[in-house]
Amino acid sequence: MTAATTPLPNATILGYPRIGRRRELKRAVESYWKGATSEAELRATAAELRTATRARLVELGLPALGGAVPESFSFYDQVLDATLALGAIPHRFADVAAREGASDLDVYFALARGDENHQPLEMTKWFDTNYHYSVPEIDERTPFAANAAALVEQVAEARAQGVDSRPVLVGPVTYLLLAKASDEAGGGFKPIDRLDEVVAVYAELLSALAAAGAAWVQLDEPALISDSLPTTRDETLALVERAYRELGSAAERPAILLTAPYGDSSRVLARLGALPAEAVQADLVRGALPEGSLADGSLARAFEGTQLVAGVVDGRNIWRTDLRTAFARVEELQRAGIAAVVGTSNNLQHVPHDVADESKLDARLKSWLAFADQKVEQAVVLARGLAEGAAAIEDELAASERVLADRAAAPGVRVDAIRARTAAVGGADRSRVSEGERREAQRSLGIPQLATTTIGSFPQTGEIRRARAAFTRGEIDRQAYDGFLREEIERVIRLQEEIGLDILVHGEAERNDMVQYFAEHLDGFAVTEHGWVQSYGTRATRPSILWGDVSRPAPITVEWSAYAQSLTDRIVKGMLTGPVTILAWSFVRDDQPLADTAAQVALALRDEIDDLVDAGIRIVQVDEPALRELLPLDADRQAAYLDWSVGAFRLATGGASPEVQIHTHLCYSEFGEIIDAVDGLDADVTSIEAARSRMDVVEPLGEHGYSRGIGPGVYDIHSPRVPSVEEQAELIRIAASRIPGEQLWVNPDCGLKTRGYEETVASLTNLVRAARTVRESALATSGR
Ligand SMILES: CN1c2c(nc(N)[nH]c2=O)NC[C@@H]1CNc1ccc(C(=O)N[C@@H](CCC(=O)N[C@@H](CCC(=O)N[C@@H](CCC(=O)O)C(=O)O)C(=O)O)C(=O)O)cc1
Ligand SMILES: N[C@@H](CCS)C(=O)O
Ligand SMILES: [Zn+2]
Repeated sequence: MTAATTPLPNATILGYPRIGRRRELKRAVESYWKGATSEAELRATAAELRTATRARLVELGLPALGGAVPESFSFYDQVLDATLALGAIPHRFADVAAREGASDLDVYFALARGDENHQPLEMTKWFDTNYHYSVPEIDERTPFAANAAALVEQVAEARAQGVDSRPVLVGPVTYLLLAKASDEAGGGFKPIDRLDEVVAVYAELLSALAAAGAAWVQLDEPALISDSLPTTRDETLALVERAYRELGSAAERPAILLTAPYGDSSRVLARLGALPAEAVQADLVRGALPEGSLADGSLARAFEGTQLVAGVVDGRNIWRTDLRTAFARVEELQRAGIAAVVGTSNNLQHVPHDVADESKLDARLKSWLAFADQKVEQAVVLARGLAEGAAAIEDELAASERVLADRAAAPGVRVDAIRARTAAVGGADRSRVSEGERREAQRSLGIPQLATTTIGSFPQTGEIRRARAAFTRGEIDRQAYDGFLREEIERVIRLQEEIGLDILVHGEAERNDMVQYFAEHLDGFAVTEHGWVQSYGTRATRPSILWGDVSRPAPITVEWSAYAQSLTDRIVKGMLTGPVTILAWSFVRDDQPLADTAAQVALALRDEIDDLVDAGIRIVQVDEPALRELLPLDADRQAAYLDWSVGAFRLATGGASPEVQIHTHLCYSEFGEIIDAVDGLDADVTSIEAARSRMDVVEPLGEHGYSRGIGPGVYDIHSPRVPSVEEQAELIRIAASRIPGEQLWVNPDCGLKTRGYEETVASLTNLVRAARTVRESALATSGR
């Protein structure tokens, strides 16, 4: 083998945001999709972004040589990149790949987005983050053939820039464990069955990278830390050992950095150290070192000849690192005789670019924050300490302590009145009267069987976003913006009446985002101007910063919901984002348990529900799409999480009187494994994503004896495709065969904000007809 003899320098990061400081990649890719720019122009923009990233990392102090600069660019998604690198194009896309003149990029985007003849690859959550990847589809016949072109091009581009970069790839075990068996797979087939073949292709990719001059390659294996995969952790470790022994023995390859981000690898770390990888990374923010392994020398023995990248800089949040504590941890490794490298806990793709871009954030708050660039600087400081001794970085260590002390003492971080209120919360605050009593009380709402409704948002048109942007820039005043929103609400109400929906919504036009909007109206939060983080593909969000004790200075949604209700005789649902989702999609303070923060948010929402009800709103939906996302990957920590998260939802909704119907909405994830928790939310009605899985989720609910209202989605809102009446009716029938009809609601999978009006109106019209068709046929069969 030709593994580099140059060790990793003593600081590195696992990856850097790739969307561009001003979301340049989004604009470039979307413009290419529209046909406004050519592939060559798109590729040129991508190359510029990569070049700027490398230059920035070198400027921030990551050494150019030694492969410290990760090459973690992606046009859309890193798992999709691996699919292309492996040539694992699902058969159903073979015609796209064979199309004359089709480029790799055409195939890539066809897999990501689908087209008129192809459903896109499914998208799902990447571990416990708010990032979504394109799920590979593998079966016995899926072709595998190394396609190193994109990786090699980037290595060459970096070398031309004078930078030795380290290509970053999802590792073979994680790739296959995150894949699903394609619809064509035989019964019992599992993608991981093809590990040996896939490892052989990785070996070819590594050989191509070595030939291109890459000294290092990074292979990410977060599967190692997860209990939410098809294999047990012991099985995953055995698979990783098998794969890396094979890769390690490859004739021509770069040195390998094997990473285990997003959780605790303490149970497996010593075994990883013994593998033929030249460096192994451990997430030491979420995880620990194996107990006693420094004192007894076992870790040092396992890591003899292997560098340990200590992930002490948190890549999941935006708080400045406690440098003194972090330094003590890496120094301890060094003292134990381990070749320690300072690293991040994970790829920095989950944090925004640079705090310096934020001109409107309060200066004091800003001094507490570290986005990607600041995290790099912090890793570099710690590395300098390792190289030159603690005294060399004493100024930085002392400054870090001052930041932490300032944060702890700042006004708003701890507010006595808020703390007194959460301290007084008792079990009764989390309980409503029995479900049966509520059902009786809610009869007055006059809700029909198979009631039709939507999940809340209507299309966020360019016009709405432009009006908001104009308001933010001060080009139109509050009165003009509010007037615009009222017109929008009225239009949406009339539209729903015309379509014939039973329970209406106001459409959420006032919301830039379902979390950020609430953060903007709650004390204890700050929002950013440019703090974009990729959510999937070209879509991003600006997670809010929850820095202090949370309270609600004034009603938030009441004006909009009450206005919508004033326009119609039908019931309008109030629409709130739940406490768990608000935390999941924000950067949350790390100085107290999430449970305590969640209770504060819950009480603010509880007050909002009170005000909505006082204003005449009779149904309130509290969305918790992220309930499953925050479920710890570590099985040992799941029960405690479910306890506080369900408790927070119940605290938010527990003050609603029996005749008020509480809905919740869940999407983006498999909820099967947390059905008890969904039941525990004690919502009267739950809408849940189900169309793409053809109502699979309803089966466990039926088996579970779920007795509440349930609205399994019958319209997949992820694509512009218009589902026919018959198609939706069929899904309603499937649901009705598993759950009693009186419990069933008819709704789309999720909100319609990313859809256009044309397909929305057509699809909802079909949805209402489908519900009618099934109602009528049920009446006919029952002879009523
Ligand atoms: C439901 N999901 C959400 C998640 N996390 C959230 N925090 N919020 C969510 O809704 N996680 C799981 C899923 C992920 N799904 C999505 C779906 C769609 C998007 C998306 O479309 N994002 C938009 C940005 C949305 C936004 O914040 N808009 C703002 C700012 C708009 C903007 O860019 N303005 C322009 C000017 C406008 C113009 O002139 O046209 C500008 O500032 O330059 C708003 O509406 O005000 C995206 O474009 O990526 C994300 C996650
Ligand atoms: N009420 C929100 C839920 C999204 S998960 C919407 O309709 O967009
Ligand atoms: Zn949803």
